[in-house]
Amino acid sequence: MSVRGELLQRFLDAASGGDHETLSLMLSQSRELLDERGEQGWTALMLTARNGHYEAARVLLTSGCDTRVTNRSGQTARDVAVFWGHTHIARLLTGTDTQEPDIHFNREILDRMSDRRSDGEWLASRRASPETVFLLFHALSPLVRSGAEREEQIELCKLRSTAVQELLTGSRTLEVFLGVEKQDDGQPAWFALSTEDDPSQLLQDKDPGSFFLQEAMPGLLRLSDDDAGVVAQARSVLAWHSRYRFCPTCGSDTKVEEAGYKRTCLRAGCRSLQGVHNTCYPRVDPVVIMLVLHPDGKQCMLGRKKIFPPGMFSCLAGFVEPGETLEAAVRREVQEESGVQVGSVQYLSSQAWPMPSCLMIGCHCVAVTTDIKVDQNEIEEARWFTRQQVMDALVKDKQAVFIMPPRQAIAHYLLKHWIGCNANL
Ligand SMILES: NC(=O)C1=CN([C@@H]2O[C@H](COP(=O)(O)OP(=O)(O)OC[C@H]3O[C@@H](n4cnc5c(N)ncnc54)[C@H](O)[C@@H]3O)[C@@H](O)[C@H]2O)C=CC1
Ligand SMILES: [Mg+2]
Ligand SMILES: [Mg+2]
Ligand SMILES: [Mg+2]
Ligand SMILES: [Zn+2]
Repeated sequence: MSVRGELLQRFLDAASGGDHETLSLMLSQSRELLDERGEQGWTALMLTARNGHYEAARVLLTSGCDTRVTNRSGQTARDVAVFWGHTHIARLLTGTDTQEPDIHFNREILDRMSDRRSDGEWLASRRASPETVFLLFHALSPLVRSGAEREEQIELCKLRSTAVQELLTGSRTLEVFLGVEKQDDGQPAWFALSTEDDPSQLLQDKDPGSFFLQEAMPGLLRLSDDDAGVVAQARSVLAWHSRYRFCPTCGSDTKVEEAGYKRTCLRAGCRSLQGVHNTCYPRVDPVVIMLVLHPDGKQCMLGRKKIFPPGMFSCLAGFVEPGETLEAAVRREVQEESGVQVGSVQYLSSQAWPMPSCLMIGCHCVAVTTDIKVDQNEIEEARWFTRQQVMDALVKDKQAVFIMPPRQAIAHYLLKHWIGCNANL
């Protein structure tokens, strides 16, 4: 074995054994060991996660190791920690105290403070504060600029009150209070402003280099996880305003209340003014999205819509209908789209999907029949894929027979979770 190979082996052994002092010492001399894989394709972090060595994992993390690296089975160190039941390490690797996966659009950096929505005085003081952040939207698209860190990334333009003065007083602006920052002691408030005015005029001096994002998909997938979470909230509420301008009960004009979270009918005597009416509040459409597992436990079914990029297969999905449980919606949609009958259904995790305002409810379910007959109106093709084929797609192997949905979609997480559950460790 080369000297370098031996050094790496000593480093990986220290990780396996939880020897955090040796890890620290070795890193101070050769930092490049940090994310290196051994012969089995595992990094030091994965080994600490496998064996539940908290302190050793912390040393690697504080040294800046990359938590996104995957082994040959497409698992990150966090997946390994979850599989072996080391939840304290899984939590450390997620960087949060919650156990939910950190999926795109789901991160909440703001405390929504719904109790302040009807406090006009407090809102006015926040609006005037120099710390306050304003996000600009036009036709549901946020004002963004190219990201500082990576070229493909974009970031939201966070404007200050001086930059949006004329918009704040203009009658063609809609304002939504989003919340206050959780992490910052000063708790700066954030507002979304939607303007109907021509963006080219507005952009001239606001923020050089900024532009309104052209297409929500895939544009919004290029935001950082922090920005995406804020956009999920802002865009869904603004989309509701743009579609529910008039009272859904009687068609009269409405006025905006509760800092953008309510629209109240202006016609005295309208039925929507009595009791609680859900038409007055922002709407959310529940959608079930499911990975259908073969009765043999070794394959899963994925489908293709015509609009997907060539080669991409993803989980089946469909809107929950009125008067239906999630389990019934999963069984019905799978049956409609693929002809396959489903038995047990297990809920895993959800994702906000602001196009315009869906809540994706992610499930695994087990098929009791296997013959596929697709609904050609919705699905072009559906197939059973083996675990190896999913792993190849996950690590973008040359032999991969299909392309995974993007990592920002909950479909990606549902597939990854299945691989994690069946780890060949
Ligand atoms: N984040 C993710 O990984 C994914 C997100 N999605 C989202 O889930 C949504 C639903 O999935 P689909 O397979 O299209 O649903 P689907 O299988 O129920 O079929 C869509 C059709 O259902 C009808 N429909 C019933 N209720 C509706 C409602 N409340 N709003 C709009 N149309 C309704 C319409 O005719 C529509 O064309 C998609 O529009 C997409 O935005 C879909 C797949 C992956
Ligand atoms: Mg569908
Ligand atoms: Mg359907
Ligand atoms: Mg449907
Ligand atoms: Zn009305």
